[in-house]
Amino acid sequence: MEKIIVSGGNQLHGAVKVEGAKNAVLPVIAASIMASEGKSTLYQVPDLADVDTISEVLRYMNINVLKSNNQLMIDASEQLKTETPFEYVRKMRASVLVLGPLLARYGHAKVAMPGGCAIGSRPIDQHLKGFEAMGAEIHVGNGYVEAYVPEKLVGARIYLDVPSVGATENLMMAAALAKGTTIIENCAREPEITDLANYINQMGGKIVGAGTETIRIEGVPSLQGVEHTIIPDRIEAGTFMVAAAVSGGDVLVEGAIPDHLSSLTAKMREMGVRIEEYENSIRVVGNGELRGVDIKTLPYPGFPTDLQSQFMALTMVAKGTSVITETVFENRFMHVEEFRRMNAIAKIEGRSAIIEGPSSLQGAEVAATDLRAAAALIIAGLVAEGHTIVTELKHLDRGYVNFEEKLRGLGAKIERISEESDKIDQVINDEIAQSS
Ligand SMILES: CC(=O)N[C@H]1[C@@H](OP(=O)(O)OP(=O)(O)OC[C@H]2O[C@@H](n3ccc(=O)[nH]c3=O)[C@H](O)[C@@H]2O)O[C@H](CO)[C@@H](O)[C@@H]1O
Ligand SMILES: C=C(OP(=O)(O)O)C(=O)O
Repeated sequence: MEKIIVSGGNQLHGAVKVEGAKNAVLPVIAASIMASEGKSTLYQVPDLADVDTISEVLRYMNINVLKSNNQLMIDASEQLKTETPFEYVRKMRASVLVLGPLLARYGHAKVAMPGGCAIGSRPIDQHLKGFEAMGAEIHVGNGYVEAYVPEKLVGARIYLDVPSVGATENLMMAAALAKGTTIIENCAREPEITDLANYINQMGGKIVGAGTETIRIEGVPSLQGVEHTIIPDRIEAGTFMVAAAVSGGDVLVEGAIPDHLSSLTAKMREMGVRIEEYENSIRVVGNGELRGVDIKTLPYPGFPTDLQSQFMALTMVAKGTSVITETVFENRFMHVEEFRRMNAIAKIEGRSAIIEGPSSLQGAEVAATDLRAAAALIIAGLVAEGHTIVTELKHLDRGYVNFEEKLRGLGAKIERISEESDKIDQVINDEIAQSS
């Protein structure tokens, strides 16, 4: 089992480059299923386990997917299978995003039902409600959801009860090839939705309003493969911004779009962090004493739930009380117990975590409970006294490319090891020898 060992005490300095966004590339790959003619070529594709998983899903369906460096070539012009087995959905919930494209192109899709996960129950009722409104019959049973429409999906007016990112994407894709006009109201406004709409429009689709609360889609008869560059990963960028501030360092996060991170930037400035925004980069200078703040996670443009645990690490080094309220997922506080193992003063009250800072963090062996918690624990390890050992790295590898290499490039003392404790001892002893 692999582990990461972080030795606390080094400030981060230098520049780090962000990858293409995981949460943009996954729906874009799913949308490529709809290209019945031509090949799609995607650029700035992050080399992540989740990209490999969704590529496998497409290959299972008889789609040719070729990966080379940061490019993905997708050819979906053959006759496709319209089913996805459980093993793929279990690894990655975003596999449900193939439902909309398959239903739109073939009038049939069968996908394993995603279960709950470490951050909440994550139902897909809003996706299914929308497909039904477009004329699909839905059957849920034996762990699968099957959607069927005798002829073509028909455009409809759909109001989402929650502005779900996945439901907005799935329904936008289904509507792209439906007959007539679909209007999705109370939809999600995340930048990844806009990236997906731009991609579908390049393919020949007709979508307006992406990035607002109402999206209007005129269905077209077919879509073609095109070239598309994935937007930068705002969550990866935000993770490095927080890491820089926690360590008290000075880091230029290159390739980030400042507008996509305005809620994080505002909160970090409120804490006393110096942030300079440029056209395609953000400089973070963690100078002096930081003040505790309150945040509430919300759909975009509110504070992202995917930065909540990393931000919690920052509040642990700030002076005073911080209240972090999670409103997007009902159970995204599993990392609080792990932070407490590192000597953080933190408790959960209902949907809020209350952090008393500054904590004198201590290294400990901690388990990553989800993808962002993995990054958050590593960030806390940057300032903890001694060595922090982070396990369950499968979560980290779903969403971060070369995380420890990038941190090491900024001056962190961090190693990934694949063996058990003797190697850990060796890493620790080497460091002691170097520092004495
Ligand atoms: C691959 C991807 O892009 N993942 C992101 C996406 O996940 P995902 O698309 O799964 O998240 P949603 O926006 O759908 O979920 C938001 C909330 O809506 C609820 N809900 C959702 C759908 C539904 O049919 N019914 C329902 O009740 C969920 O349980 C959750 O409480 O957006 C989340 C919220 O920003 C991010 O944390 C994830 O990183
Ligand atoms: C929760 C996340 O992703 P997913 O929806 O793929 O689980 C995330 O990126 O933090």
